[in-house]
Amino acid sequence: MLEINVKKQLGSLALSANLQIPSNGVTALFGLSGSGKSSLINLVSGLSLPDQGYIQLNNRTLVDTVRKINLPPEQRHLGYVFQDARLFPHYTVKGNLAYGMKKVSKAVYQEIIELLGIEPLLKRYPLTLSGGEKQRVAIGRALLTEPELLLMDEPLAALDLPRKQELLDYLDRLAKEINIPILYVSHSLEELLRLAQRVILIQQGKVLAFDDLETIWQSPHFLPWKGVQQQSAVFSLPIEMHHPLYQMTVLNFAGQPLWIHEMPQKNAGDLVRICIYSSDVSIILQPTKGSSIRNVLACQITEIEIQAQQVEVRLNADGLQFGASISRWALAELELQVGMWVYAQIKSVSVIA
Ligand SMILES: Nc1ncnc2c1ncn2[C@@H]1O[C@H](COP(=O)(O)OP(=O)(O)OP(=O)(O)O)[C@@H](O)[C@H]1O
Repeated sequence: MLEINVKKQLGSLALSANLQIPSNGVTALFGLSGSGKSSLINLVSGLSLPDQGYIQLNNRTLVDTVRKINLPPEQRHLGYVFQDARLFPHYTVKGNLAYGMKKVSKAVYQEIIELLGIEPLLKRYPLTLSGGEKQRVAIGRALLTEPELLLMDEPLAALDLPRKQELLDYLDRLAKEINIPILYVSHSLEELLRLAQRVILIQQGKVLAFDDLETIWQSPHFLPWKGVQQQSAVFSLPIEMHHPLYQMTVLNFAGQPLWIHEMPQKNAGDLVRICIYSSDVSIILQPTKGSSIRNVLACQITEIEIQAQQVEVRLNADGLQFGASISRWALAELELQVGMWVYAQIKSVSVIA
């Protein structure tokens, strides 16, 4: 558990946070530029000192202004990956990895090298590496210090789009396979969706919300980030089974089947994160025969919001909430009302990971 209870004045920005973050998975610090994300992470790393408060990692005090404790960064057992890789130019990749490395077993070393795909780079110097390769080395170096927590401050921000995608794949694998919690600063929705289990939404130095990504995604605080035309719901759903003939996989959507393209690399019970856009959902009163749409879910209308261009209908299928964007004409013709049971036809499901 990472416990943060701090206050710090930064120019005109009053930063304050009171958070208990579980010691597993990826927790994203998300917010607009200048909202205080890096400043908060710098308090955790020890690069700056709170005016007031304390930070504890797994019951170890990193800083406490009352008890006058302030561990220097190197004693905090943290790995830090910045936007730029900050490798030593005069050391090879192997030399860079060795810097600050704990006596990790050969097996752990090999696992990290393989996970990040840096074996072929070991003899090269940073100058000869691409931005994405440098970042992979920087992440490897941080992991080899055997940190209790990995801090990543927009590790993809300095990369071009293809490199970003490439590194995102590595980070995704890393987040699933290593057992080190990650505090990840970002303002990219894509990175959030791919990597984060939970999100700290920060605005003007204050924590606006902190919850699972799926919950934050649905919260009103998050609406501005998604845009009116892009309303969507995110779910992590368990795999029920693969359909061998049609190369489809069925997920358990609160007891109802939800079909996606086949994910043979995953097993029954594994979670798959998906996104359903309201614009891909239509409403029918009875399940129809003779439709090519496979995903038809029974659900109840919980809210009808008439917007300028469309009507957003909120639906609930045994606790799982999502939306359908329909026209005013359809609303009138189907005589939809809050509380009615209907069927949601889902034209397409975006599979994230
Ligand atoms: N030492 C400082 N003195 C005065 N103001 C500071 C100091 N450090 C940060 N700030 C200000 O605090 C605000 C938050 O900065 P911070 O870098 O934490 O934001 P951020 O959310 O990480 O932004 P970005 O996404 O652009 O990196 C900014 O307005 C910044 O100028």
